[in-house]
Amino acid sequence: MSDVEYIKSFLTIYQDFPKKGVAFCDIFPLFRNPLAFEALVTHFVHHLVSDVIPNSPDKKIDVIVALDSRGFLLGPVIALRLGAAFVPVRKRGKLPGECERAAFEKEYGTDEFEMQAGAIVPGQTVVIVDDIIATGGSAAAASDLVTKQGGKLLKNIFIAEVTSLKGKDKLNTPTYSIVQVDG
Ligand SMILES: O=P(O)(O)OC[C@H]1O[C@H](OP(=O)(O)OP(=O)(O)O)[C@H](O)[C@@H]1O
Ligand SMILES: Nc1ncnc2[nH]cnc12
Repeated sequence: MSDVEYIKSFLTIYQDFPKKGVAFCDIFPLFRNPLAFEALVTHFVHHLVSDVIPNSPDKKIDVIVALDSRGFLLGPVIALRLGAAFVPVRKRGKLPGECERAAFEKEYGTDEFEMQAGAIVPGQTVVIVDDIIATGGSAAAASDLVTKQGGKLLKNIFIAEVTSLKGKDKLNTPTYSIVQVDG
């Protein structure tokens, strides 16, 4: 079994959760199994080291940005492996001090994201990580926040992509998902 098939075997689809019509992709079984979690993180790091860092201007990634809340299961672990900074994008009202803000629509609602002003130094290279890309609204808003701070966004990476929702089309930066699921 390839590592992609192995990772995919832990994802579970729940029909009509949290709303009718949504095929919800549950990532938590991956985190219950330490070998699966290790395979997941190693797969991401290998992708970044072989496909993203060689094409980065300074041959490095400065910042990993992850999205509230399931992205936080991945962002700090990947950042630590790469020796990069970790910066959170949080739902509105959770971060202290001056923040940049971006509103967005997602598969089952609307929301607002924030990032602390100055969290990214202009010119730093950035990768955004999250568990799922569905409509792409969350990742597009996070991309706006990175760009507002002067970050150079290299790639968006996800465990899984709900292909029928075409979220990648909302993003101006290359996107990688390990697994593709039908919505
Ligand atoms: O591509 P989109 O349509 O924007 O949807 C994807 C986003 O939705 C989920 O987060 P959610 O807002 O449900 O929050 P959670 O991570 O706290 O569960 C998921 O973790 C992504 O961040
Ligand atoms: N289909 C889906 N599965 C899991 N998380 C999601 N977030 C938005 N859409 C989702």
